[in-house]
Amino acid sequence: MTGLRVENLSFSYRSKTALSGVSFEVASGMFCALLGPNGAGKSTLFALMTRLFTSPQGRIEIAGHDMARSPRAALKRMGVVFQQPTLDLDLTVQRNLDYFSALHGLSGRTARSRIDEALDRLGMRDKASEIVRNLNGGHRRRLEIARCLCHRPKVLLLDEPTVGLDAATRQAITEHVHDLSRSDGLTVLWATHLTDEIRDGDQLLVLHHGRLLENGQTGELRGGVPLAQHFLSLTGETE
Ligand SMILES: Nc1ncnc2c1ncn2[C@@H]1O[C@H](COP(=O)(O)OP(=O)(O)OP(=O)(O)O)[C@@H](O)[C@H]1O
Repeated sequence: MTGLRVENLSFSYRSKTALSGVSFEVASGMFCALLGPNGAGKSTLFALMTRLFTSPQGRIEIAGHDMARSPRAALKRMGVVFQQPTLDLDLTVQRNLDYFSALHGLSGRTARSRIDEALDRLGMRDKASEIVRNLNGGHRRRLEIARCLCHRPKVLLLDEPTVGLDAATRQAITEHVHDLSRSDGLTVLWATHLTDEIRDGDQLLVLHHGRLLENGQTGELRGGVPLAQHFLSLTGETE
């Protein structure tokens, strides 16, 4: 089954083309890295996939639901971590999760058990009563990931979720989301410009100047060459 399908998607900001005829599929339960330098079009693709923007051209399907025809069904099956954090810093971890769960129509015992489960998944249960402002960057990112698991999505979209984090925290969070796709069968689309966040078994999409240059299994695409070097030879850009 397909977790994610994008067909012939294009988008322009007035005269500036940001995406041009992008098509790809991600199988259910696969971790897919979207690799591209600054300005490649990653955030534009995320804005279209989350319906912040719409495009008259192309088609997006989330866990079998067409975004244009059944947006509510598609969005319901999606969890999103945007590049800019969107937590309420003055509320506790628990209150942030309560609020988000309520937005998804979850309340009472169901919400409590889903929140506890999500906090456990991200190793954050002991932080539940802390004010978010007092958390470090890594814990804030974990909270954002926990938050988007509460409504049990099938597909996770993460737009450069490790920006601004130190190397150890970056590695831990990258590992954690790989685990989530393996253990929970979540389809993951992980946008990044950092090759060390990508494993050989991951599906790799290379986006450059709004066009998809490569789509395949990372290990096969890089063919024994370090991924950073492969990326450089493909795009002429360092990560
Ligand atoms: N609001 C806008 N108006 C005009 N051009 C824009 C706008 N937003 C993005 N662009 C342009 O569209 C192209 C794709 O930008 P986008 O932000 O999607 O890339 P990105 O891969 O997410 O880059 P970054 O990693 O820097 O966020 C770039 O050339 C960018 O300058």
